[in-house]
Amino acid sequence: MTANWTKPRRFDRNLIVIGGGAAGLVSSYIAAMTKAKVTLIEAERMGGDCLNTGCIPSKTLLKSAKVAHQVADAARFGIAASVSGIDFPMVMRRVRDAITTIEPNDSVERYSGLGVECLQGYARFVDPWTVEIAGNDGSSQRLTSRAFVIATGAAPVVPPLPGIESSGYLTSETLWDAMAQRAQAPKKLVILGGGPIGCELAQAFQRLGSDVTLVEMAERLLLKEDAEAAAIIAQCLQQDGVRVLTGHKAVRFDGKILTVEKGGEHTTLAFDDIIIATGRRARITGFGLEELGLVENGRLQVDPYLRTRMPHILVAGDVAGNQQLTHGASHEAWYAAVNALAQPFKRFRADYRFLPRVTYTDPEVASVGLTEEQAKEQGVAYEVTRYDIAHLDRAIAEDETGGFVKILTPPGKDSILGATIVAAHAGEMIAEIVLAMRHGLTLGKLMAASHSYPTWNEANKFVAGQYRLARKPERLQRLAQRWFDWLRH
Ligand SMILES: Cc1cc2nc3c(=O)[nH]c(=O)nc-3n(C[C@H](O)[C@H](O)[C@H](O)COP(=O)(O)OP(=O)(O)OC[C@H]3O[C@@H](n4cnc5c(N)ncnc54)[C@H](O)[C@@H]3O)c2cc1C
Ligand SMILES: NC(=O)c1ccc[n+]([C@@H]2O[C@H](COP(=O)([O-])OP(=O)(O)OC[C@H]3O[C@@H](n4cnc5c(N)ncnc54)[C@H](O)[C@@H]3O)[C@@H](O)[C@H]2O)c1
Repeated sequence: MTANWTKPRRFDRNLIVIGGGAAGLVSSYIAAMTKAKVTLIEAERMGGDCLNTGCIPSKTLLKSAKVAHQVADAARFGIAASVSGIDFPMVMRRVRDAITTIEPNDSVERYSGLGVECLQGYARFVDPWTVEIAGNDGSSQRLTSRAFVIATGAAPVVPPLPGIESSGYLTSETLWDAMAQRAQAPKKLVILGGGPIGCELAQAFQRLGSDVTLVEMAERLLLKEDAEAAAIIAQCLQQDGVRVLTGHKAVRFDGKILTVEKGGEHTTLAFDDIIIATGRRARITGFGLEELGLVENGRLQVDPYLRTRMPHILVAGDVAGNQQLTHGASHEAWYAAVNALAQPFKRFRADYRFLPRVTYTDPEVASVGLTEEQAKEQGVAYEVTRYDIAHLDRAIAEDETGGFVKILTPPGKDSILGATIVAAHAGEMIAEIVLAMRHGLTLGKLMAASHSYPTWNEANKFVAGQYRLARKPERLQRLAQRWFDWLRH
């Protein structure tokens, strides 16, 4: 594929990483640790989406929203309190402060100290081994490298609906700066898209005083998660006051009115603000990949080792399009960096089997491995064991009893194919299941480990107990009963 270009005889770098988000930071760190000469190029803010416009701002906003909800709900806990007002600018300052506090971890200073050369500018391939960097200070330079990791992330998808451009829509990239200017949360807020972004933001803004309508064209929310989990989230959002419109397709905008359609029936939704959360698309255009022939039908062609059709150019993170999670980006970064530096001697196939997913609504939805829907789609035979959080002592004490732990096992075996947890702290609880799956620990082994009482993680032990209970050795029990009966006579 590279025959049309002349390969340099010497290279300036062993590795050049494009993009300073989770994937790029981890890739360049790994390269520096191996003592490779590595340059990281970031066009905008170090830390990328997660730090600046994704995980950190959204989780900080959700915390303020949860506090507001708990105060409003305090009477249930015997506490007389009420929300007398929400200082929205202060809420948004917390968001800014959280970013500022975490920022040094992802900074040029820290990575330079670790041995990574950090350049601030926009990178563009001019041939398969050379990038041109248009510096943020107006400078320009070219660097050659033996290998590259593309870690340019993803950008929000905005559906081409009539009138959308004059609707003043926001996305996960623009909403933080816009909200930082506001005295209050938007009065009437429409959120388009019921994935993790849509659900988290719907709950956050509703609890912070907005009147939220969540529009999802599919028949349910959180399509990648267990259907029962998604139904609980829809119910919780509705209890918070969110109007949840599933099966509704956005049709057009007329100024600040969105028309949605379901089964031929049209509904109009007036809004002050609308957030578009209809997915995120890999950032692969405008920096030379098309010219190198690496993009086919609008997609980067990537093999299981995260190599593009030019094997010295690899990808990691949201741009790879396998999943769009920060820990997924770091996970892929390891494979991309190691495969880039170790070629032609060694290569590792990226393994996604044990990558957890968490949606940070209240309650949280956490999963790893297969959901029931995925097992059916893939034709994988499975049995389900379910434990209801309503029976967990800690959940009862804290009055947060909504949810379940669901484990999928192969027929006749207690190894774990997948798990979904819906609970207040599901994101923490799933870690134990990830560890068990990663190291081949069975439900029997999970049950044999002591769990402190009363903790949320006990639910993992109890689901293992449910599995055992449903398969109790009845013949042996009957024999034992006869033996004990005989002993008493
Ligand atoms: C609202 C929201 C909430 C989220 N919450 C979570 C969560 O709770 N947990 C979770 O795991 N994930 C969450 N995510 C997803 C997570 O943020 C992403 O999966 C992760 O940040 C991807 O990292 P990345 O390194 O692949 O890309 P990015 O972080 O997007 O980094 C790519 C970087 O490349 C730079 N770049 C692009 N092109 C060039 C170029 N040509 N030259 C130089 N630089 C360039 C960009 O400026 C950017 O900084 C959330 C996302 C959003 C939007
Ligand atoms: N907690 C987390 O880990 C977290 C949080 C937020 C985002 N993320 C990541 O970011 C990615 C993007 O999130 P997302 O929620 O934007 O995407 P998504 O693809 O998960 O969900 C988008 C939803 O929008 C719906 N949709 C698309 N077009 C529509 C239209 N015209 N009208 C109505 N509905 C429409 C889709 O059916 C889908 O359900 C996710 O895949 C996720 O990995 C993760």
